[in-house]
Amino acid sequence: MEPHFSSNTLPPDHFLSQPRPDSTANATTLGSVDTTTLAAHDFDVDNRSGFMPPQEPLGRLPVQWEAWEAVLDVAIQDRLQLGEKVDQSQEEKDKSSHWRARVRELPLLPTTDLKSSEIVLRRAHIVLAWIMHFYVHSLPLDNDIKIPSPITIPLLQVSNYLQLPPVLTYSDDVLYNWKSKSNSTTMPHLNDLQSRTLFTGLGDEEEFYLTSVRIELRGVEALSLMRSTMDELFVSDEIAVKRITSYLTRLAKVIDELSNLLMTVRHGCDPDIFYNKIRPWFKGADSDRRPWTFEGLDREEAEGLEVPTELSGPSAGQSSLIHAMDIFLGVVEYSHSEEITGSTTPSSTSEISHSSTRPLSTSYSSTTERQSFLARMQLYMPRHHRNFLNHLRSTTRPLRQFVVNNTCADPDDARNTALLDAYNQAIVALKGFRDKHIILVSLYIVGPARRASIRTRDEIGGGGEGTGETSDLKGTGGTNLVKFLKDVRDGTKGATIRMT
Ligand code: HEM
Repeated sequence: MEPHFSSNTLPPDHFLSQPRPDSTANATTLGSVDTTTLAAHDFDVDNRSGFMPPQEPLGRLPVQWEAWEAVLDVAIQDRLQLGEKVDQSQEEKDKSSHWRARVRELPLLPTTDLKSSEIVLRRAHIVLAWIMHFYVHSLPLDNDIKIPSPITIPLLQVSNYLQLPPVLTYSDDVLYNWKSKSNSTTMPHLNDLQSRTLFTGLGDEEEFYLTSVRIELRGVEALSLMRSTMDELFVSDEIAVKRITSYLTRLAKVIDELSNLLMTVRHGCDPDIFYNKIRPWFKGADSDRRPWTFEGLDREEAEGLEVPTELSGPSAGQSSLIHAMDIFLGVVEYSHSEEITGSTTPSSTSEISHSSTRPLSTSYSSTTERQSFLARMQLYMPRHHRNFLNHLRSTTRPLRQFVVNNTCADPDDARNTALLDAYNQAIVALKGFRDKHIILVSLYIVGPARRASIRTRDEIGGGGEGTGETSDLKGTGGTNLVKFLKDVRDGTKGATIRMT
């Protein structure tokens, strides 16, 4: 989808005009030093592809790290099954346990050379995090979860370099997990995209990721409108009022289109397949009943490395696009206020244990109980995108204040009324996105969970656990999801401005 505003109107020092890190690198150019990540305005947001990279993400690590790629290939080719699958054949069980033995026997590969390239580091995070999720979730249910040191140590090192948590994130399964079907070298058309790595090999899983990809790409126009609005806010004259009104009217339409795109997931992703076969692979430590133990933390190579005390699985709640709109519209204080944490656990530290005696890190979650969902999810976003959100948040000319000031200054002026209407329309559109999102969550999680619970009740002969009750369902981000999503939706609605 083409953005509405041409990049050649941007000043050269504008953050969207900055070169992307490592844009010319490929697997063989590991020696190139990625200096752009040091640039103050580099938010890794592209004016053609937004939070997605405009070139196909690196598909394979350089040969030094081939052992990781090879082990991931085998997991995919062997179609490893979930450990919780009850009707696994002996052959499936054997394949799974041989694969895990192979992971345990991997050499401990050094990671220092990965640091010379951002895109190689990204690929390393993807490969190691996918291996870890295959490993953890293919384990039989009566096994303890112990992540072997050849995965623990490099994953922690790479995560440390990237300032990401050592777990699969939205960037690993959506933003950097695509390739062109036609081998196009430029940003491919929407219909030319496919996902690179899947847990199940099912089209349903691919459709789930590609729905987010489509939203990210359609969202490029929203980013352009936000940028143009912010430029006008600096001018703040009468023409600016008219232009901002027009941008906000268009933004509301783009958000409506994002809502429609959201619903297209139903065309290729079956809810029961999603719930029973795909979603369990995403689970992070904070929604797993068994604690995750990271082995090897007492080794010399692990010196200085820490495991965060909270590890959530990947969630589109980590999409910077949606939260950028919240922040830009000044809705975030309502939709993601500190009271709306989504947190269900009194202490997430009980979820992860360690084989060394080193104390737990406090860097990620000593304060997570009090943090909003957005603040927690930001830790799972690529660091440049996190900085982009901070940049939006720190603007000295917030849009909402501008709308309020103008309306209060002269409420009878038709231009100000139009501005207020356009602003409210954009918020109503965002609330509409969340309405549709709640419909999907009912369809893809609440419904299948209820059916699974009723099946359990029937199997155990009435009463007991399977009551069909779903009020305590958790999201992959560890949230008490139904209440949380409704709170966020109602908070969004509450941000509309009414003049009395
Ligand atoms: C079948 C499709 C989807 C399902 C089942 C689903 C499920 C969920 C769940 C359970 C949460 C609660 C937070 C958590 O614990 O993870 C959540 C949050 C969220 N999801 Fe989705 N999601 C879907 C698709 C999407 C897509 C395509 C997007 C946009 C790219 C999206 C954006 C969000 C956002 C922004 C949140 C944070 C809450 C908010 O700000 O409204 N979701 N999702």
